[in-house]
Amino acid sequence: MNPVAIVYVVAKAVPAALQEIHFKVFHKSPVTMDSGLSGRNNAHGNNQHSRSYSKQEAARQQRHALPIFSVRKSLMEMVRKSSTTIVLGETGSGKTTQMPQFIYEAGLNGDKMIAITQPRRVAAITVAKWVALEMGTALGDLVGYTVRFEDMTSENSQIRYMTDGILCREALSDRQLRNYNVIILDEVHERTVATDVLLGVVKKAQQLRALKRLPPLKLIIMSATMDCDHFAGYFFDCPIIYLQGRMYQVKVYQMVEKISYIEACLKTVVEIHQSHPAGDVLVFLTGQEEIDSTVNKMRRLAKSFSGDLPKLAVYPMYAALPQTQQLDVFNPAPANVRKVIFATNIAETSITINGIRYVVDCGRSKVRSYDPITGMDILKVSWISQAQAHQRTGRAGRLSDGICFRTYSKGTYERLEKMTVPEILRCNLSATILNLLVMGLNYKDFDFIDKPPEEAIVGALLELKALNAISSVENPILTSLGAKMARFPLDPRYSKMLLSAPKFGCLEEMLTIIAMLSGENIFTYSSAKREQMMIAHSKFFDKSGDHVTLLNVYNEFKTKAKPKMWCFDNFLNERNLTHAASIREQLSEICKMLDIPSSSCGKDTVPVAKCLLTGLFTNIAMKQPDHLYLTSATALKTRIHPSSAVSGKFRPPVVVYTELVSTRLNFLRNVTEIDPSWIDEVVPNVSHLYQRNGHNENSFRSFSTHK
Ligand SMILES: Nc1ncnc2c1ncn2[C@@H]1O[C@H](COP(=O)(O)OP(=O)(O)OP(=O)(O)O)[C@@H](O)[C@H]1O
Repeated sequence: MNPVAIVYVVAKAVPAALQEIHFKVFHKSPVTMDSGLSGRNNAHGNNQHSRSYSKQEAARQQRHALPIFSVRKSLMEMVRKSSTTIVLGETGSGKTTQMPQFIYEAGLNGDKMIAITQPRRVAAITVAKWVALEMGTALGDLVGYTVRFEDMTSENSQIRYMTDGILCREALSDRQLRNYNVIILDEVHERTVATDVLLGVVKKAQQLRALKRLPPLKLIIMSATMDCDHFAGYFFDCPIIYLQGRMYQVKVYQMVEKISYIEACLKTVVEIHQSHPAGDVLVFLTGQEEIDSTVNKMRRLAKSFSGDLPKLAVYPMYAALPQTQQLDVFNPAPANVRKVIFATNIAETSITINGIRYVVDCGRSKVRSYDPITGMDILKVSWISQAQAHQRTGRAGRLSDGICFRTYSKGTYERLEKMTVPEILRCNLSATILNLLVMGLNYKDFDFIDKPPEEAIVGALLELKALNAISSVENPILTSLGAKMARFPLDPRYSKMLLSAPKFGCLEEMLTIIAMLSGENIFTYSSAKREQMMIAHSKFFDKSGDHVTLLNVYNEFKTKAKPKMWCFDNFLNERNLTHAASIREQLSEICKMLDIPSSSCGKDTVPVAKCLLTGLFTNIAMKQPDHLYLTSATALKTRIHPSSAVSGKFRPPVVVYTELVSTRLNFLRNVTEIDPSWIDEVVPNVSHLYQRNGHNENSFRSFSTHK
């Protein structure tokens, strides 16, 4: 590969290290800057082992050098004065790590924990670890994190990093969020559905607490790239604090020539490695398959480099990787090794990866959007927003000066949307509406910062009615079944299956299947050892389909004394299986609390298939003479995913599927064979309630099977 074949122009140089920070306050008169906050001291600081002391000391010194540190007093004065504050600050200025510490040190949280939400698990975990180090406390003591199915906090905890989804769930049992006096919503520009719901929930909690004369709830809304006026307007014209200043300079280069973005990324990494000083590289690509194949190409290329160059250590990073592997990339590279990480947008916000000096941004990401008319999840590679491009740039320049190479032109950058389209405008809303109903809030009255489209709301209401979670679509009232469904941190269709399991005598099996579907993929893929991998996976295949296949893997996994080795030999992901076991335990606890009796159907797979139908009755597809599958509710032509236990020659006539995903083709993922006569038996009154796209109301019964 020719390293000089790629041409970039300098787009802009972000101002060099600012010793001084500009601190602008809108809507209020400017605040004088000051430093030297007196307040609480960390009583936990002295009990560390001496080995970690120097690391901790370095972290503390780094903290003092952050732009935000010198204005902490003025910042806290502003926060003290207003019930809601918006903080807009450059990436790396110290918002995520410092704001909760300042609040704690100033005592603004009283005797309650400070909640700080993140859109992604990996950010919540890694930032909590770093802040624990800065504060000289063990993780889970003064500082901890809570993500779905994992709580690393204790009764000592004062600062809790958490995913936005976790705080949403807390609001289900306490609308006033009385566990907290201060809540920080971080990275709000990502506009995940949970963040958007949280915005309405925390605003309501503030109002409820004022009405009941409870201690006020302080809110801080933060990002480096948000539409401040929109957010400020939503919070009654609250003040906006603009923190200008960053520790290090990041130069941005835009590519001039037009080549495919994957090729451009590879060439850029080669160029960096051959002609730029030491420093690790973070490359943003779009998805798992693309990353895996690019990692392989990069590893092959690395073998051809001259022996004088440092070695390259190449890592993938995406959500489906086991958490330990995701966290691996945070470790510093050994001396004379350059780390190159190929990541999805999982690495886009909040995180600091040790050693990253160069960012390569392909300008695209894979976006999942839900079509309420067809009920299909569409996964499409799309251009990112300018806000995302800015966040990606911000992953460099955190521990030293950096460079960001954008593999697209300046003109393309200028044509990108300014902000990311909120997820709530493009996702399935049934879990959201169910949760709002549990909080006693009707979607009609809910104060969405941006209201979702009507057809998405109607689609969700139809689904909830069909699941018997609400009384009617026109005037939705939560049924007792619906209230039970919301007790599980699951898609309502999955909770419905668990709640239906006693009827079919298969609760133990369904607990396993739902746990396996709720975690990350338990199968690992190896393009290099494809045949070996397929033989290993096929040992678990069940002729009924993928759900019982998952059950087989889990059951065998649980019998192994040395699961790590066994997983490795069988191309299975040990971390994800262990995680599934922990999810299963937690779901089982909820079942016990709801007095759902245990039951097992043993080797009989029919009860499992029938139970799947109670939640997935809209997801039925029938084989056509051309071997494609026609979906019942939407008449879409699809195919069973090639990784399925029943793909190829085992294709059954009629299947129930868990997911319909459109990439280049429409694929059914996780399918199980059913007998169409079971539909009337299991869900007799459902088809007339569920007509998407005006499709034939008797579509379930209109099957004729093709063997
Ligand atoms: N895990 C870590 N390892 C080393 N340094 C870290 C780590 N986490 C944070 N830092 C340091 O703290 C600085 C501030 O990080 P912080 O996440 O608070 O910034 P931020 O303003 O919230 O940025 P962003 O908007 O990108 O989330 C980083 O630039 C880095 O110097």
